Amino acid sequence: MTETQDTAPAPAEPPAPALRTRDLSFRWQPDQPRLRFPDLELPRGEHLFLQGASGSGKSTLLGLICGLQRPDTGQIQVLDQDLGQLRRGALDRFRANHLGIIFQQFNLVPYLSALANVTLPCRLSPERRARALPAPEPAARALLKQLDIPEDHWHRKVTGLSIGQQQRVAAARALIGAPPLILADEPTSALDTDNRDRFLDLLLGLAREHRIAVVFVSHDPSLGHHFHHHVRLGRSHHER
Ligand SMILES: Nc1ncnc2c1ncn2[C@@H]1O[C@H](COP(=O)(O)OP(=O)(O)OP(=O)(O)O)[C@@H](O)[C@H]1O
Repeated sequence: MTETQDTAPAPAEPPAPALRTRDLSFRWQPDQPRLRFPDLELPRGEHLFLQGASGSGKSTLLGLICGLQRPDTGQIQVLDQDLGQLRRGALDRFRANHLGIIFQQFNLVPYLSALANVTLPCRLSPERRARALPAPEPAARALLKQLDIPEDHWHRKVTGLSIGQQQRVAAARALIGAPPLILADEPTSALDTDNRDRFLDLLLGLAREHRIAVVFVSHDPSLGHHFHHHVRLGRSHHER
């Protein structure tokens, strides 16, 4: 006689958050204060505002999250992946597949057109290419249009665009292929208040549409109302 077993499936594990950090610290030079960072936990699809004075370590924290630097202590998990488990090449591939990055200088390729800059992540990442529907070029065109880049600018060298337009091209490049997490480092610092708010509405609206989590760094507290979560880095996080 066979015993009946309870065949009810185990409750599904909740999906890992977009980002989780624990006990992070980092020191650039032995004679510099150690930067200690508060723990972060950002659910998928939600938006975090990371604020702090100049020098408080905002850019350093983004550099750790995207794996450009390794932390001295602590853990960084992006989706299911502990970044500390990845060697350099695997880390580069993970970043290309899963992270959209908008840095202060936009890091656009100066000799490429706006359109070619936006499709670039799809050339570097098969996963981003597969998710850029129906194909990278039409997906890039749709994003440039949604981000208000006039169509006659799409084939111009990106350096021929205004700073605000270059910033929106950088946002389109971060959004293409819907990476689960976008990291944005003060991308609005060159803009006036109206244009900052407008840029954030566009960026976060598209991120919401594609269920992309965003970590956005700024020292301007007036932008905070756009976000679900707020974290402030302070001097108290610095230690010798
Ligand atoms: N490449 C580097 N080499 C050495 N020290 C660095 C480097 N980058 C940053 N630091 C130092 O680390 C500390 C934090 O700098 P970080 O740029 O992360 O701050 P931030 O909050 O982003 O500042 P800001 O708002 O001015 O961009 C500062 O004391 C800075 O001098």
